Amino acid sequence: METDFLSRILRKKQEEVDAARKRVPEAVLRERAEGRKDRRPFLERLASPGPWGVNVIAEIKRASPSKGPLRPNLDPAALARSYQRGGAAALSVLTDGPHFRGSLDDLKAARSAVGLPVLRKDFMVSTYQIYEAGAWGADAVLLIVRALDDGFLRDALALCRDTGLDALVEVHAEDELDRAVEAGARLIGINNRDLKTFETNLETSLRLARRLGEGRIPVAESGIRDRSDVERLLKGGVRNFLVGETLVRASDPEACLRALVWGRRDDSAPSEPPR
Ligand SMILES: O=P(O)(O)OC[C@@H](O)[C@@H](O)c1c[nH]c2ccccc12
Repeated sequence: METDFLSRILRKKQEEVDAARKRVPEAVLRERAEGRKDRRPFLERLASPGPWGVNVIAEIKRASPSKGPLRPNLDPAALARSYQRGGAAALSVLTDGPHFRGSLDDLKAARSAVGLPVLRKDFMVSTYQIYEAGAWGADAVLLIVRALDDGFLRDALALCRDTGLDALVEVHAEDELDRAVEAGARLIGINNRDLKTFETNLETSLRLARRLGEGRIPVAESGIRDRSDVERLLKGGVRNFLVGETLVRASDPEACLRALVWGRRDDSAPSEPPR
């Protein structure tokens, strides 16, 4: 039972991919993905703590399966600009339609509006989606360990390398973390959300981050509500944070982000630090 929700999504995703293949062949996407010259460094950005010691990957998410719609009339370009002004290190854009009401058009609109690197957040089950991500302008993709077997995880990571995409490899438990590391993942997303109960617990990030070896970069994902959550995770050595709902629901996402990144809402400090 435990992977029920996820396996339902994955089945649907496979159907979606099969249908998409009929419209646009994989070879066309591959050529487009491999021909890109506008890549923005995602992993590299997160590998250094940045000017404030906190990197936030700010997420654009219209709805979630557990909460329903999160922000009426969400405008991905406008929200991306607010995130950039608020000091985001990168963007994450949900492109899953059936459960999150997102699309590749959202990704394209958000990325065109800013200069930040962009993660395609979706349920990747096929090489097709990786080429598709590249073709639509993503700089990185999410790979969920629980959703993939070791063979595909390795293949997907190799394909990302060849295509010039970074990979955020998501785990929720020790065995998944070990599999991610074994497959060669560098950027490890630690999801605080339990997909069985939808509950979040920051302890998951703290616990799994301690297990990471040299050269692996942790990203705490989900359930980060305020600056005190950020500070708690910073004490555990985590400097990268993927934040969705808190920002998407905020009446002023820019100020909300600034408060997460450097503890104050006002803009008396420049949102772009001097370099
Ligand atoms: O909205 P939150 O609790 O800040 O979470 C953001 C992000 O971590 C979450 O959207 C997420 C993490 N892993 C995923 C996999 C698929 C879809 C969504 C997700």
